[in-house]
Amino acid sequence: MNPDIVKERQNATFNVEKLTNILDGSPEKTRRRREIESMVLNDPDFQEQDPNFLSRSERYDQAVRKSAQMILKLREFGISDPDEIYYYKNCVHPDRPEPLDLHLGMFLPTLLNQATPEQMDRFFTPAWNLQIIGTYAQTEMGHGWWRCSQRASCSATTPTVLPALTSEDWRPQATFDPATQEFVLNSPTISSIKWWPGGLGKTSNHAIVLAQLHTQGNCHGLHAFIVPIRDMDTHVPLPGIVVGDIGPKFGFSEVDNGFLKLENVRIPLDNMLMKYAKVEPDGTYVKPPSAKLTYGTMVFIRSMIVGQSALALAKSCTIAIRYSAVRHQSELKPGEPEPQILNFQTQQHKLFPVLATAYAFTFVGQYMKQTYNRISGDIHEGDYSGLPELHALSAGLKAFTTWAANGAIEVCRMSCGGHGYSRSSALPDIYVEFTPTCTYEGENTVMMLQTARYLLKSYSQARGGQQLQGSVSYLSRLQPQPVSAGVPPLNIQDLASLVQVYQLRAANLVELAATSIQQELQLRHSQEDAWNSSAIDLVRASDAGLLSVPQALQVSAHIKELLIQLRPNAVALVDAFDLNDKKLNSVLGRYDGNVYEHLFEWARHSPLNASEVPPALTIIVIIKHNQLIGSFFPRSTSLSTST
Ligand SMILES: CCCCCCCCCC/C=C\CCCCCCC/C=C/C(=O)SCCNC(=O)CCNC(=O)[C@H](O)C(C)(C)COP(=O)(O)OP(=O)(O)OC[C@H]1O[C@@H](n2cnc3c(N)ncnc32)[C@H](O)[C@@H]1OP(=O)(O)O
Ligand SMILES: Cc1cc2nc3c(=O)[nH]c(=O)nc-3n(C[C@H](O)[C@H](O)[C@H](O)COP(=O)(O)OP(=O)(O)OC[C@H]3O[C@@H](n4cnc5c(N)ncnc54)[C@H](O)[C@@H]3O)c2cc1C
Repeated sequence: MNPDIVKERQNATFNVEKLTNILDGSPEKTRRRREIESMVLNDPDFQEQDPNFLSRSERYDQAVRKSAQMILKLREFGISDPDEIYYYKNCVHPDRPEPLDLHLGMFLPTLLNQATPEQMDRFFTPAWNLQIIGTYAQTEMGHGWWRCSQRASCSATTPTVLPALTSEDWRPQATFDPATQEFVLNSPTISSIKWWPGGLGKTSNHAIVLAQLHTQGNCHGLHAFIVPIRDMDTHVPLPGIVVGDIGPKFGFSEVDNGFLKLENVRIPLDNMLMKYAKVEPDGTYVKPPSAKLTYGTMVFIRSMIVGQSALALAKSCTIAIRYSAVRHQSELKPGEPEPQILNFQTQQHKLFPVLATAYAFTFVGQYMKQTYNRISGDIHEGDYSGLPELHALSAGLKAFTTWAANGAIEVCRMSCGGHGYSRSSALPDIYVEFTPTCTYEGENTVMMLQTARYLLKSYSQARGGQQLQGSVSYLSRLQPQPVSAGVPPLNIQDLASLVQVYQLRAANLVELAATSIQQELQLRHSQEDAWNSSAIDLVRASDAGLLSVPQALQVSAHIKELLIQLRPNAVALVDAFDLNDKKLNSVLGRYDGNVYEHLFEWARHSPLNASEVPPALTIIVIIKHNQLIGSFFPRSTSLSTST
């Protein structure tokens, strides 16, 4: 054990195990989490080659092998609780998305939320047993999201055939054919090819495809269909299915994100997910109780992503803070030993806010999950009243936490200097695997605008005298203040006072956005143009701080004081996240702090070190010996060598 890190732990002023229990929810939950962890980390079937030294195809193959083992073991150990599955999976594939993510995270939950009992028997049971492997295909090459109601090509009441449509307006279509009791699915244009779904490229044999439903000559907007894409025995693509991998990406190397072109693919009537919307055998369309229920799986994953932001931050600051405790640089005072870099105020100022955010997001993630479970329980009982708030909260928190975490991971990486740039630190991988959360499940700006839409509606209800409940109740309580009213009083030591200032700022920003829309409406006369011209204010309204210059200076001084108070407990606070070394997989973030010897050891495994003279270098050796010069270069430009 590195002596610096030993001293850090001796200096801590609280019981780390108790804090771990609080983060987990209870001592029993900590015990069970560790039990699952050791099932995976001590299981030889999950041993792997360091993916840093593998090609993409090798990484995919290794991940598929581990995922298959994972499903067998989950069955063997009878693990079926979604939280436990999620935890087990995260130990099997630490930090890395894998080919079955979409199957577990979106295909199964969409069936649970939108399938009829008959469809549950036909699809969910085989999918649970991994006979059916599914993905969720919404995004297309030309469109990540749809606004059906505003497009001439699709509206619940619009006839299918419309004049003045360009081919680019067309999206994947599912047209009901009553003669055969089938839907005919087509991707009419290049831009309508499904693009991005995880596990689609090679792994899945089924996809939930989001397509426009056409029946009896009318288009009814986006609906979900279960489409078999590969033969269940041979895994070969079925007729009419053009499917494959979209190629290498920034990260996600283990995942076969794919494309899917549908060419007159026929599926039975009862392959449309019909828990809510229905098509009768004669083609009659039965509306769902709420059209928004189609988007339910996205709300589930967005809620989950809030917790993933916390985990990515916990990992990043564990690595950076432990490393900063063992790394020494630059004499502070001449003649004295070099200090731990964690003693530099600037280093603390980089890392301690990340640490605080990791804690805050952990609790926000738990709150989001509880809210999701509560409201989705109501929805299952037929009460849809909480859906707008759940959508606004999950979309806004997904965007806010992923943006914040994305920036903070990079702060942690840079705070480790050069070694942070090495893949041995794990920080580059954490970044590339985390950063697409800002884009997928709804691009963050689009998500902030969804939240702003809810805030503005709530604002106008509050101004109309309604007493609002839940997360927007502050809009009823607080009267937005004009700038001339000055800044509110603030006690920066008092949490309640800080919350009140945040709420006031939020209320002011919502009012600012509403005023902007009103002004723009007078200028532009169209609600949509006014909305777009106020979009910057709207996004700000979803991301609410209202301080005077002296108050800001007071906050700054207080932060410096807090850095000093936090310093003795920094290592203990990251230890409390209880991230096992094998899961963390970072040379810099090792629990024992023995960084340098393991860094050297890790580098020696680089494939470039497999031979002292890599084969490609023989050409240089030959050139050096002047044997090729005559044939490679004209005499006049021949190299001068000393040999
Ligand atoms: C037993 C089961 C076992 C389970 C085991 C669990 C184990 C877990 C393992 C987990 C494993 C892995 C983790 C998962 C990893 C996931 C990887 C994710 C990969 C990525 C996938 C994707 O990206 S999928 C594609 C996602 N795409 C999007 O998100 C598109 C974003 N666009 C939108 O959301 C658009 O807004 C939308 C298309 C929804 C609507 O646009 P539009 O038609 O323009 O609508 P608006 O006019 O703006 O709004 C209309 C009204 O609808 C309301 N609304 C919009 N969205 C929603 C919603 N989601 N919910 C509720 N309401 C919504 C909106 O507010 C408007 O309402 P109003 O009243 O009219 O104001
Ligand atoms: C790693 C990864 C995995 C994915 N997995 C899946 C999957 O499994 N299944 C699936 O269906 N999809 C998947 N996706 C696709 C993902 O859901 C989309 O990329 C995402 O929804 C964003 O859509 P887009 O790419 O069309 O971006 P665009 O919507 O084209 O966004 C581009 C820019 O335009 C801006 N913009 C767009 N609309 C508006 C607006 N109304 N107002 C203001 N600004 C706007 C955005 O803010 C952004 O800056 C995945 C993507 C990635 C990167």
